[in-house]
Amino acid sequence: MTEAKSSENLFAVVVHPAIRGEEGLRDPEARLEEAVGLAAAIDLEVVASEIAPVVKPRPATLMGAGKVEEIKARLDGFEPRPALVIIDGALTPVQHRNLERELNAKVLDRTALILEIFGDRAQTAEGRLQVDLAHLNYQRSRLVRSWTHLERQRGGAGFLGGPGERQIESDRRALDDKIVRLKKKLEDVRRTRTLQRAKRKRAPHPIVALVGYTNAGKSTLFNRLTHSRVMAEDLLFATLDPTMRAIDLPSGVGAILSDTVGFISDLPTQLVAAFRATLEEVLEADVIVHVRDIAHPDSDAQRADVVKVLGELGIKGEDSRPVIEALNKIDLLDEDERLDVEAIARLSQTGEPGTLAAPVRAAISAETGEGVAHLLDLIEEALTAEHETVTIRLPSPFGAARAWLHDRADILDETPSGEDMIITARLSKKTEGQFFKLYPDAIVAADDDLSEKRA
Ligand SMILES: Nc1nc2c(ncn2[C@@H]2O[C@H](COP(=O)(O)OP(=O)(O)OP(=O)(O)O)[C@@H](O)[C@H]2O)c(=O)[nH]1
Ligand SMILES: [Mg+2]
Repeated sequence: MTEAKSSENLFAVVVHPAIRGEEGLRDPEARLEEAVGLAAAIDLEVVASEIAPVVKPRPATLMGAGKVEEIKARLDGFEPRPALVIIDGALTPVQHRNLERELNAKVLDRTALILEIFGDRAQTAEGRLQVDLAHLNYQRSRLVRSWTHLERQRGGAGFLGGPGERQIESDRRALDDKIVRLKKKLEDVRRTRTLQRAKRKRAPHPIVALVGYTNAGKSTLFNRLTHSRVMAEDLLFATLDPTMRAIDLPSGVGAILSDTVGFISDLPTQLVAAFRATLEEVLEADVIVHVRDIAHPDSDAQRADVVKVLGELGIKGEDSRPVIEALNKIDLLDEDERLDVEAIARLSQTGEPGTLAAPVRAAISAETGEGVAHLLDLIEEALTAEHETVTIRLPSPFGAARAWLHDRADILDETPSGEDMIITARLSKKTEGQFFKLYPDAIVAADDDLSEKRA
């Protein structure tokens, strides 16, 4: 087989190393299935998949020699011989290199696989730059040639066999140069986006962010709520670039809904860093809706992963932002499970705003629409709790304070009162707090201040 041909061979074998003591909450079968899904997300043809129990990780090859032999024999049994082995775990550079040599196949570990998917999906300039940067950093940390979209762009020379030392040195220098250039470009793009964000923030509409594990149903819910058709598929990481649309809440108040990239367990650190900026949009949200696939066997572990990433982004348990969990896909549950989930949801609806640790929950099916109207009510409730209408008396000169409020709040009324200005505004409690700290001369106007004026 020629080298050019080998890069077209998209047959793959997927191995999930189940390391004793590291299984955590997860079901290895579900993990294997997820890994096969990840492989399918970049159009690999998975011909076989298996769980490899690992009692004690070996520094050289992670799995035991017997297991490696077995996988090799398995590869030999296929015609054509699969060119790729996916190891659904983290490999050290040494393990990576040794496995490629011993299996005589290209090996992708979980990080590399997710990087590949992101490379395929990224649409926006920023998304592409983030992925390229993550990829380069990963490559640099390995110093083995990896089968990357960058390499494919270069013409897809054969990926088997390691490069020579001198090649590595010059590759490393080339990588460093590229990394510097990319970082600079990314900064430029980010500056533009920060400006756009600042503009959007001035819009009085509150922002509702959908977050959740990949494939939980965020885009399906987004489409239902916004009557649009963003890509929603049974595909991991179908959405990569954030999308925003306007929605109307039950009372007619407008809001902006944003669909974001899905989370996954063991999200490569390079990618968490790369997508931080994108996910930071979530931090700007007034309400966070965490969409969960409640019919998934690993639903609880997935929740823990999402909560962890949100925590890393700075949304901690005590963060005041309301969190609502949409327990999605209830149509897939049997009668008993469904009653359980509905009871859990009812118990959480205490009238108090939810938090990351103790969210308000709603049982829904984004597919059939069941429960979605109620979810909207809860979103509206959370927004109302978060925002209030205040009437403020601004003593003269009020120019700066007034401009500040116009930038950040929804101004409902302005009435001059002698030298002063009385403003009625709708704003979040946080903004309100900031305002009174900045402008201590402003006072909350007595109710009759306004009526007197108007009379
Ligand atoms: N049965 C059922 N399937 C659903 C429901 N909601 C979503 N799905 C399916 O779940 C799959 C994933 O849905 P998406 O909306 O693409 O999920 P996502 O969270 O946006 O996924 P990523 O963009 O990959 O992070 C699709 O096949 C949907 O049709 C639901 O309520 N019930
Ligand atoms: Mg999506």
